[in-house]
Amino acid sequence: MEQKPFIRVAVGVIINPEGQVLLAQRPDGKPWSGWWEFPGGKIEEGENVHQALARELKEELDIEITTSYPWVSFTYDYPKTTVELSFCRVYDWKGEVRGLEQQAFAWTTPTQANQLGEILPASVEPLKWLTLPESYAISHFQQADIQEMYWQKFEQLLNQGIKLFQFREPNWSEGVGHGTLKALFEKMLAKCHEHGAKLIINSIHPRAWWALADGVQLRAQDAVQLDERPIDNNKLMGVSCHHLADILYAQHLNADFMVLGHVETTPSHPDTPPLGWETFQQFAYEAGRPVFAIGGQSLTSLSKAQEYGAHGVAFIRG
Ligand SMILES: Nc1nc2c([nH]c(=O)n2[C@H]2C[C@H](O)[C@@H](COP(=O)(O)OP(=O)(O)OP(=O)(O)O)O2)c(=O)[nH]1
Ligand SMILES: [Mg+2]
Repeated sequence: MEQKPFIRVAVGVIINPEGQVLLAQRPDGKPWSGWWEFPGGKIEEGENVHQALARELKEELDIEITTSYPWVSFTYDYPKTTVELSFCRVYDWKGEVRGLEQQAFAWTTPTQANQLGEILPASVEPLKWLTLPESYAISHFQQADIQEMYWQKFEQLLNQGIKLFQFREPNWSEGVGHGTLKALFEKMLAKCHEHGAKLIINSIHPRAWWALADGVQLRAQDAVQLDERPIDNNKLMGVSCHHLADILYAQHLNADFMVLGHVETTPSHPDTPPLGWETFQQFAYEAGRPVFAIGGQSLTSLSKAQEYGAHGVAFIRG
C-alpha cells in the first residue's frame, strides 16, 4: 500500500491586543483553496518550528516575528496527507500585515471565526481551545470555620477578571460530600455565573454534583477508572496529570485540557520532586491540546509558562 505523505507544518496563532486572531483564506491553486486557516506552512529541511514560522509569516504576510510561543501540537489525518501541526502563539511582530499571496485575511474572535467561511478541519478545535481562559484558579476554602478568607480572595480574583475556577476542597472538615460543602459550591457557582466565569468541579466531590458545574476536573486516579468522557461535550473536562501515562489516558478520554505538574516546588506537595520546566515542555508537547502548568504558578508566571508550551497557569495560592 502506498504511504501518505507526512508533512510537518508551523502554524501561527497571531493574537492582537484586542484578543482577535488572524485567519487567512487559502489562495487559488493550492489544495483546500478558499478554506480559512491560520497563517503558516511547511517546515523545510533544517528548520525548527519557530524558524519555519518566521519565514512563512514573512512570505505570506510580510511581517517579522522574533518570538513565538509553542502552544499545541498534534497530528491530523487528511485523506491524502498526514500533517503534524505545531501551533505557536505570536503576540508581537514588526510591519503591517499584507496578503502577499493575493489571499484574503481577517482579524476575528475565535468564536466568530466560523462566520468567515469554512475552516480547515484540523484548525476547528484549536479555535475552540483559544476561548479557554489562561488563568485557572483553584478554590481553597479549606474548612467551614475559615471559609470567609477564601471568599474574599475569590471575589478579588473575579474582579481581576479571572474567568475559570475549580472547586476543590479535599480537606473540608465534614467531608467532601457534605451538604455544607454543596451549599458553598452552589453559592460559588452562582457568583461565577454572575461574572461570566466558569466553575469546574474536582472529581473528588460526588459525581451527582458534576452535572451542576460547568465541567469536571478529573484527578488522574479517577480518570483511569473511566472508560469514556463522563460529562456532556458542551461542558469542559480537564484531567490532572503528573506522568506521561496520565496524559495518554486523558487523550483517550478526549479531555479538553490537562493540568500538568507540579512544575515547581509547592507547599501542597512538599514530598514529591517537581517536574521542572524541561520535562513539563516535553510532556505538554505530547498532550495535543491545551495544558495548564501547576505548581508554584501565579498570574505573574504566565509568560514563563507559555515559553515552555503551557496554554496557561493553574494555581491554588497564586
Ligand atoms: N497554514 C496552515 N496549515 C494548516 C492549518 N490547518 C491545517 O490542517 N493545515 C494543513 C493544510 C496543509 O496540508 C498544510 C499546510 O501546507 P501549505 O500548503 O499551506 O504549506 P505552505 O504554506 O508551505 O504552502 P506551499 O508553499 O507548499 O504551497 O497544513 C492551518 O490552520 N494553517
Ligand atoms: Mg501556508
